[in-house]
Amino acid sequence: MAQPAYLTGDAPAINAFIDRFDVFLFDCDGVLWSGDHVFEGVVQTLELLRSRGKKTIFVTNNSTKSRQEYLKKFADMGIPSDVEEIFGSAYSSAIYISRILKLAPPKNKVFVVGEVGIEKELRSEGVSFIGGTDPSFRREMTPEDWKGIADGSLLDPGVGCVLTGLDFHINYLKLSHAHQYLRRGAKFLATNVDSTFPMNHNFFPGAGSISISLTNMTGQKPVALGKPSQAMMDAIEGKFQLDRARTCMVGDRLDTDIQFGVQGKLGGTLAVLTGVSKAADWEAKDAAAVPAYYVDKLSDLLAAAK
Ligand SMILES: O=C(O)[C@H](O)[C@H](O)COP(=O)(O)O
Ligand SMILES: [Mg+2]
Repeated sequence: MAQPAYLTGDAPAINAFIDRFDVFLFDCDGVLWSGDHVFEGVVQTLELLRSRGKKTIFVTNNSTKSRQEYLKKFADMGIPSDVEEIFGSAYSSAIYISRILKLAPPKNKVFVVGEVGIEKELRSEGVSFIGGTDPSFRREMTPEDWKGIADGSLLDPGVGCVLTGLDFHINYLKLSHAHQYLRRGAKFLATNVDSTFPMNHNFFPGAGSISISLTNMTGQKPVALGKPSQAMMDAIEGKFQLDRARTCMVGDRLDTDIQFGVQGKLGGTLAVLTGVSKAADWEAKDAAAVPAYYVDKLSDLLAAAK
């Protein structure tokens, strides 16, 4: 496969790159920031693109925060934004469940293995759920749990779907409940299946390393609703009436961000080396996707302003 064009330090090429697109879809973790550390020059780069009339849309697989919570994070990071420009995998999943899956009583509840971001987006879509950040799940198994999970007396008969995401409070009790719901026929959905979570300039267990345990137990793979799922791309295209040829996806991960843009037949994809993927990853024969362009860091685009 053709190798990407390296733009860092090449101002004319960067200007031509920017002029090719009207809309930039930005991944967040590993592109804009690492945890709460916003990368140097990111704010200025977004300002430069916006000053040239470019639309910026933020598309994150991180389901620990709702769009409103991301709006606050953007503000705290000095990045002015609008909640309508933020597409998180929790939001994408809530829309899918409420408007496409349309769970019907008596099995219209979701068992959540994840954080408050999922809960808030499900709530805003009027989807009933249990689990998630419920403190009653943050404890050791008791003899009553072993018995009640096994015979079903502790399970909620209204659960028709298990939705997993990045869960910082994962434990044996939650996995035992989720496992039983799947054994009883609940649909298996995931906000995303990223294997690792880039944080503090290192890597931690990702959402996919939570859902993989249930896959190992059941043999079932979840329907993943974040990147690279094209359900998310279709939702974004519909909302913003995108011209895909004039849209570029910017990301740090080949098997989510870049694959999302390539499969979505966008006009281009830009990889940055401040997150998960490195050049060797797209040079490998089994690369998940190959970006059209790459830079060392997002702020390298500031060379265009000179
Ligand atoms: O494990 C995860 O959920 C992901 O690593 C993480 O949240 C990715 O977020 P993104 O890079 O899509 O902003
Ligand atoms: Mg990322």
